[in-house]
Amino acid sequence: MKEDKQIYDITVIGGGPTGLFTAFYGGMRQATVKIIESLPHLGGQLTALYPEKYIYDVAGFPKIRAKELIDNLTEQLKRFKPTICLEQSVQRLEKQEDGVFKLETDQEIHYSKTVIITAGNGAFQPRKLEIEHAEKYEGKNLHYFINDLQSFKGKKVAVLGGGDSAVDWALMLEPIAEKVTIIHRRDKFRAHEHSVEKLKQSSVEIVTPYVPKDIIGDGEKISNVILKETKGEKTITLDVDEVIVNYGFISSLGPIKEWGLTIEKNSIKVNSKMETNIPGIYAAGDICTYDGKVKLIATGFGEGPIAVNNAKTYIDPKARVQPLHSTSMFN
Ligand SMILES: Cc1cc2nc3c(=O)[nH]c(=O)nc-3n(C[C@H](O)[C@H](O)[C@H](O)COP(=O)(O)OP(=O)(O)OC[C@H]3O[C@@H](n4cnc5c(N)ncnc54)[C@H](O)[C@@H]3O)c2cc1C
Repeated sequence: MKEDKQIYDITVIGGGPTGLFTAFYGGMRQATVKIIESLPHLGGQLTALYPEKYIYDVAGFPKIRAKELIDNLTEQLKRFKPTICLEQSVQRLEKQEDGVFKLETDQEIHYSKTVIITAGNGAFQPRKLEIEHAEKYEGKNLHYFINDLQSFKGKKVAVLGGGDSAVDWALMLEPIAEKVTIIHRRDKFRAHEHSVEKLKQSSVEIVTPYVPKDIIGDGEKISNVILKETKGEKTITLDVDEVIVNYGFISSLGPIKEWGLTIEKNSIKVNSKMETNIPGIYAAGDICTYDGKVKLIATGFGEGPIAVNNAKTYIDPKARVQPLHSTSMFN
């Protein structure tokens, strides 16, 4: 297993809005910061579940699209260049005898003086295609994420799903792929009206209401997807080069429950300093609970700095909890 021997001041588990602002704030307090996120992209619920929706209750923004808020937080974060580890889910967290925390993900070991957990509802994972043997095509021609649109050039692509991201991917691939087919179990798509309208005007083949029933392949590559009418018996055999599944995401606290933290109502209990029951581990955002807690982006943005300022005094008891104002830090 890979190991990053550098001991960071603060490791933030979860790259949602709270994690991003917490990491930025760690930079403000001159801490070395690392973010570990299980998805291949930052943004938490905002990018995974509602990137196109407008948010109306973030201070200073009368109205902002979820994905733009994440773009802004990422831009703000760049000032301090924290280490960002994507596609790694923290499985184990333990305090070593020397007081340093050891974090083990599915791929790498990390070390940190303090940890701030901003894990929302737990690690996001894509909802998988429930067809026998499908998993052996993952990383081959069955995709749950798209990193490089050009790799679909001239290919026959099947997109499974009926939400915003399925429709968006189908539209983005249309000018690149040889042919795009979108398959949804209902006649009505759950995507933005204007995107659905664009889809209907495009050359994308729409197959509804159908569900994938089986896949045919040689173990290396899926060559056909067998589609079945959702409520009927008709079947279609689709020739494919690539299959993209967009069934949304599921999240679960999973391993977090095993880290010795006090869990209440599926959340981590913290005090007014965002301290958990384990000294040196803090929690902020949707994952934490205390008397009067409300789960909003706005509250996470307040809790992150509280956690950071207290983590700073945990590392160095002479450090002030009350920070300098940002207005007096930069020109
Ligand atoms: C449809 C919808 C609309 C919403 N609208 C609003 C709104 O208008 N206003 C508002 O204030 N709030 C809204 N919310 C709630 C808001 O999205 C959440 O309060 C916010 O996302 C919480 O941010 P967070 O960073 O704490 O957690 P999240 O956004 O959940 O991010 C947590 C991240 O941590 C990662 N993670 C978890 N465990 C691990 C692990 N072990 N290892 C690595 N990574 C891990 C996850 O993959 C995830 O990316 C809405 C929510 C939904 C679903």
